[in-house]
Amino acid sequence: MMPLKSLWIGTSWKMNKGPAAAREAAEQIASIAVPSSVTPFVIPPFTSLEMVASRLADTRWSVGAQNMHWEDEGAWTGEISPHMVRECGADIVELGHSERREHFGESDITVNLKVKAAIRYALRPLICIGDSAEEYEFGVTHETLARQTKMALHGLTSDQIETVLLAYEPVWAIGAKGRAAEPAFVGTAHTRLRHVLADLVGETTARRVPILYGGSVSLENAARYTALADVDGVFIGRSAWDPSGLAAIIQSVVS
Ligand SMILES: O=C(CO)[C@H](O)COP(=O)(O)O
Repeated sequence: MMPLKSLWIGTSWKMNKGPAAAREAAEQIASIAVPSSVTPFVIPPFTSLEMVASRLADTRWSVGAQNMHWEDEGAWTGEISPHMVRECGADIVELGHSERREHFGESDITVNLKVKAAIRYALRPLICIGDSAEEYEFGVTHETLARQTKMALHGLTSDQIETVLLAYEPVWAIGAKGRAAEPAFVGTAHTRLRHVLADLVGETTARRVPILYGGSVSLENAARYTALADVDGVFIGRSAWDPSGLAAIIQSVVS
């Protein structure tokens, strides 16, 4: 029998689940039976990060922060440093989500600064990239994804790039008003992204960088994405906020 493909499966709770709800969810997550081919992760909001990381510390779950600043410390009111993220027990940091790019001025340049800071602190950057509805309509999805990827990884060595997770999340596919992307379209986008990575670090290293898909992933469509050659996992929002939904999606992609 062919070994099962290795997959990263995880969710960001976005601005949901304060400490009480997060404690309950972390308990449920700890009891999910995760197949060995799956690397699971959860990304709570900051106020629940330390508690969730501590509850899941002796499990196979990775825990991430949804953002951070690139400086080590200083006069940056309202910001969270890489050291603080690390101190809370996180091992992943999500960077460049389209909601942060759209509403909070995140740019390709600040994403690059944050990726470098994450690597300094041995945090695994989960770099979100995605085309807007206009870019999709005008047929420049690939150009956008290539630019965002190259700028996020600018100045990094091959060894550093190997530690990164990339997530392709079309902006037009995200959230309640989003429409899930066609698997064939996602497959092409991921293969082209793999070529972008190969141009930067060569084919062997490019193969080692997991490229996840996100945007209206659900129990109905998750396995259609993970079956694609260059899709190494899914990054889920709404359908996985309830841990039972997350557990069901994990089972659906391995059965
Ligand atoms: O970041 C996402 C996954 O956590 C993404 O924005 C997708 O959200 P969804 O459309 O609610 O799955």
